[in-house]
Amino acid sequence: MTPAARVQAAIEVLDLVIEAARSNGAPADRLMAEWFRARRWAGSGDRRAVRELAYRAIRACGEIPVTGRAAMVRLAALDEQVAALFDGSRHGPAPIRDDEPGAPSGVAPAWLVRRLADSGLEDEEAAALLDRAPLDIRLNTLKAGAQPLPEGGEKTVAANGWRYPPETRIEPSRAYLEGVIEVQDTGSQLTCEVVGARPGETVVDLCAGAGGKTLALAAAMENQGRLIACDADRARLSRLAPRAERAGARNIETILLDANRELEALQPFLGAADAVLVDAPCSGTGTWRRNPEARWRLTEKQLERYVAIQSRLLDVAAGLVKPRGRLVFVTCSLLDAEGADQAAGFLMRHPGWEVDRPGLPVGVARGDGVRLSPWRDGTDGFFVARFSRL
Ligand SMILES: C[S@@+](CC[C@H](N)C(=O)[O-])C[C@H]1O[C@@H](n2cnc3c(N)ncnc32)[C@H](O)[C@@H]1O
Repeated sequence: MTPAARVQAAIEVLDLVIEAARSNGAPADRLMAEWFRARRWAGSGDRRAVRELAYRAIRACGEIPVTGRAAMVRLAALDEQVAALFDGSRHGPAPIRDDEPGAPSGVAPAWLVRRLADSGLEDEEAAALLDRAPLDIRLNTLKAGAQPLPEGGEKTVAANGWRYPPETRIEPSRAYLEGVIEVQDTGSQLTCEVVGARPGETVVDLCAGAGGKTLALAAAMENQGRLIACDADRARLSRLAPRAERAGARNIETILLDANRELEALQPFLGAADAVLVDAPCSGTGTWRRNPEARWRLTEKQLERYVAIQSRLLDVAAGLVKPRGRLVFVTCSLLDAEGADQAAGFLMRHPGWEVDRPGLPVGVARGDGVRLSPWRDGTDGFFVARFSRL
């Protein structure tokens, strides 16, 4: 593909991403993979270049653009080399008209920018939500030593964390294939450390998804004790077993929950858990580095729904913890509504609990918890609070 044809291809991909963002369709990554699957003639250099252009254009537009072309025109206003490729050449985009507007720039849609500012984020901190994320891995201590770590990593502040440049391809390494390492953001690893799971304990991971954090908890428990991984999404939870197998994690039991009736399946664990992790569904404002188009999808209504489900899941979790046990609340969001306010609401509703603020090597105190951010801490954005039952 010529450089101009790559720009035109990125515009077409962006049209799909924009349409999907409007209709709650597939994520950008998947759309791009599908687009290239139908164009096998495109080489790996083309794929990389088109992806890169598309993601740069997504990051450049705060509000959802009208078209892919409007998004690329915005990028062209910031990058002369991209602008020069609007040259009308065969397979390339038509020249930019003098009166042609680019999509609005900015960090996110206006309402979200306001909410971030109200949550205490400075401008640079908000802008850094769109930086490119490095590749972080967690050394799986259940298999440590079985294979050497891929070269080029630097130790992070997480106990078993290593960081690689963003473009590193870790998947073909033997260490990855044999479950010696897991891809996991440093912030995510730290939130697992906050749970303080120990061998022999009973630990519930209430929103386990495909088990990213469950596997870290299993390693901390050295495969001893009971680790109950729950989720209301059958497809996600079903991806946990093969991952656990690869990681050598053998103390995990899975429970599929009925959303809104979670406690029905959790009766045996009422008041029985040493620790419960609530890695709650959230807006994901802390993960825009990986899914920058997610900020075009979020609406105020959806945010309200997340907030409501988070409080409900915290109440469910509280019923599972034994006296002196721990409840850890995590969201990958920097909005107070999904962080400090949620923690404060929990303490109001549950007087028999006290705050046990985690002492982390990074992050800053926010309300009753700790907040991690890409700008300050080089991690995905997270809020984490720990409560202890009296
Ligand atoms: C932030 S994700 C969890 C990510 C996962 N812990 C990890 O580390 O990979 C939130 C999860 O909550 C789940 N969820 C949503 N509603 C739920 C409910 N009512 N009960 C339990 N899980 C729920 C979603 O299916 C999703 O997998």
